[in-house]
Formats: sequence, structure tokens, C-alpha cells
Amino acid sequence: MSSSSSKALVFVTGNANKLREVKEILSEGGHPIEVDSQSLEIPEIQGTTQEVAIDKCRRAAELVGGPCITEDTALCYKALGGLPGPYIKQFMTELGHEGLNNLLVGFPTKAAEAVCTFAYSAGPGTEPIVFEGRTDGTIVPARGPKVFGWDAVFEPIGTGMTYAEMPSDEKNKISHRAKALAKLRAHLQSL
Ligand SMILES: O=c1[nH]c(=O)c2ncn([C@@H]3O[C@H](COP(=O)(O)OP(=O)(O)OP(=O)(O)O)[C@@H](O)[C@H]3O)c2[nH]1
Ligand SMILES: [Mg+2]
Repeated sequence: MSSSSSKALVFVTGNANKLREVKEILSEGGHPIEVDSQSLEIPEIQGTTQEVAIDKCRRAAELVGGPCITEDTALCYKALGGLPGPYIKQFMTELGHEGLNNLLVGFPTKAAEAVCTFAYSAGPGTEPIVFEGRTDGTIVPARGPKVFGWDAVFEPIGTGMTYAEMPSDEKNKISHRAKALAKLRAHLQSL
């Protein structure tokens, strides 16, 4: 952030695992970026991932009263035309890891894309800007600790491991979240 900005950047999320990864990723590298956090559940509209992300960030900026970031994660099955997409949270809650596999029974491809969309607003009334990161993978029967969402059923292409089986620094090198944060970082450093 530029030295003229007086308020700290706030990451608004209700998800402790996201917050941990974001802090890990942004603290790496030559120019660490510090974020405060506020645990607020912001209502999420229906729509494309980008529409959901922009609306959520607008609402968050109003509540925070200053610069903030929000994040939306989608899990897009190729066989299902990109669904569950931004609705993965409800699918995960209702169906669990086994159900996320069963959705694909009978389909020839288990390919899926993890999509992370960060939105940044400079403050209330400022239109959010979005930064997207994507990682290709395959939906597999759960392997590894079931700590974070669908990590145990998502195997990024070419790794032979699910996200859940990877040490966090390995996931943070290739994840949808790390790719989106690299773009956000570049933007913040250009301000
Ligand atoms: O295995 C995972 N690895 C990840 O890297 C990851 N990132 C998000 N998720 C899950 O996908 C849904 C997104 O919904 P979501 O973007 O609305 O998040 P959320 O409601 O939990 O938090 P927030 O919206 O308050 O920030 C939620 O079920 C998250 O737990 C992940 N699962
Ligand atoms: Mg949410």
C-alpha cells in the first residue's frame, strides 16, 4: 500500500482456513503485505463467480469503512458445465466428500477447476477490482486430512497428491488462491 493510505487492508471472511492461507501467502516474498481481518458473514448473491465476488466486496467495504479484500472460491466440474461453481459451499455441506465424488458417477471426465476470485475495494463507494487464479485438477476419493473444505478430494494435475495431502507450503505454491494473490499483490504494489 502507498504510504498515504492510513487504514490497514482488512480481509473480510468467515473462514479461518482461508485466512490462514492468505496470511501465509502474503507474508512470503520480498514485500510482505499485512492484512487485518474481520470475521463477518456477508450475504452472497447468486450469479457468476465475478458477480458474487464484486457484490460481496462492495458490502464488505461498507461494513469495514475502509480498504478491504474479500475472496470467493468456486469448484467447477468440467462434466457439469462448471457447476457447482460458486455454490460449492452448499454442495460440500449437504453432500460431503463422498457426495462430491458421486455427482460424477457415469461421467467420463472427473476434471475440475478450482477458481479463486479476490475482490479489492479501496473503500465504501469504490468499485471493487477482481483478481482470479485457477488450478486444474481431478476429483478423487478423499485422501488426507479433512480439515479444509474439499481439499481432500481435489488432486491438482501432475502432483499425485490431493491438496489435503500437501504440506501447506506446497499447496501455497500452486493453489488457485496463491495465483489470485500474486495478481492482487502486483496491483497493491503498483498503487
Ligand atoms: O478444500 C478447500 N480448499 C480451498 O482452498 C478452499 N477454498 C474455499 N474452500 C471451500 O469452498 C467453499 C467456498 O465458499 P466461499 O468462497 O463462500 O467461502 P466461505 O463462505 O467459507 O468464506 P467467506 O465467504 O466468508 O470468505 C467453502 O465451503 C470453503 O470452505 C476450499 N476448500
Ligand atoms: Mg462465503
